Amino acid sequence: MAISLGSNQYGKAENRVMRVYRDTDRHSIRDLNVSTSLRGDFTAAHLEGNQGDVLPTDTQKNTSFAFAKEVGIESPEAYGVALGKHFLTAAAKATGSQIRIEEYAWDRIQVDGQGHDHSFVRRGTETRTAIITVEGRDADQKVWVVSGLEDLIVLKSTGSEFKGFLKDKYTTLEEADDRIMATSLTARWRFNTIDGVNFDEVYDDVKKLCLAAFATTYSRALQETLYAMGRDVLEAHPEIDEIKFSAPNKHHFLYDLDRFGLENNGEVFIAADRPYGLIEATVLRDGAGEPGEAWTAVPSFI
Ligand SMILES: O=c1[nH]c(=O)c2[nH]c(=O)[nH]c2[nH]1
Repeated sequence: MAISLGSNQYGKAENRVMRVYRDTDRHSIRDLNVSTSLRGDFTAAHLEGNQGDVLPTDTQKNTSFAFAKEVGIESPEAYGVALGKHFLTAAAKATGSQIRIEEYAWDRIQVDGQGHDHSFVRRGTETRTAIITVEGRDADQKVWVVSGLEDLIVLKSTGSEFKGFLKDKYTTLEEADDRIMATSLTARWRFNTIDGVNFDEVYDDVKKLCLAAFATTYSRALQETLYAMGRDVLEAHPEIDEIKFSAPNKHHFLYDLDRFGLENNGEVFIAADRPYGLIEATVLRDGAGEPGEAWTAVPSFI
C-alpha cells in the first residue's frame, strides 16, 4: 500500500503581542493575538527528519514580536501583510503563509469626561452580577443584596511599579519602576439596605469609581490599587458596607528584542496567560453590619 504525505502546514499559534506607542505622554496600544503558519514543500521534515527547510515556529514567534517594533502595528492588516510576505522570503521552501490575527479593542478610561492618557478598558467584556439572599419571613425576614461585576478588563501602560518587595534565595523577579499593569477585575459589593436604592445607578457609579481609581492611582502594587478602588466606593456610597475584589495580575513581559538589534523601550510586550498573580482584598466600613448569609452563595474568595 502506497502512503504519501498530504497537505500540511506549521507555525506558531496565539502570540500575544502587545504594542505600546509611547512617543508622547498620551500612549496608545494595539493588542493582538497572532498566529502564523507556513505551507510548502516540507516533505523532508515529515519523511526524513530533516529540518533544513524548516523556519522554526520559535523564529516565527520572534518575528511576530520584532515586527511589532520594526514595522509597527498601524493596522492588523498592514502588519499581517508585512509578516506574511517576510516569511516567504525567509523560508525558501514556503509557497504560502497565513497570518491570523485577532485584535482586542481597548477604549480609554474616562476620568472627569476625558479619555485618560495611559489607562484603558477592554471594550464590552464585563458581566453584571447580583446575588440576593432571603432568610425567614414576616417581621424577621432579612434580605441581603450583593451586586457585582466580573471580567472588567483594564490596563495601564505606565504609572505602575513593583519594588522593595521581600526577597529570599528563590527570588528572581527584578524590581520594576515602570511596568504594564493589567487585570480582569471581579468585584462584589454588599448593601446594608435595599430601601430606596437605585441599583442601576449604583452599578454604573461603582464601575466608574473603580475605573477612575485604577486610572489615577499611581500604583505601587495591584494591592494598593484595589484598596483605592474600595475606599472610593465606600466613601461615595453609604448604602454599601463592604466590597470584595479578585484581580488576576495579567502579566505583560517586555519582549527581549536586543537579540535582534532592536531597542525595546517599553514598547513590545508578550501578554502572558498563566500563571498569574491573584490579588484579592476586602475593603469594609468601620462598624459594617453583619454579612449574615450574604456571602454564603458567593463562590471562592468572593
Ligand atoms: O502588584 C503586584 N503585587 C504582587 O504581590 C506581586 N507579586 C509579583 O510577583 N508581582 C506583583 N505585583
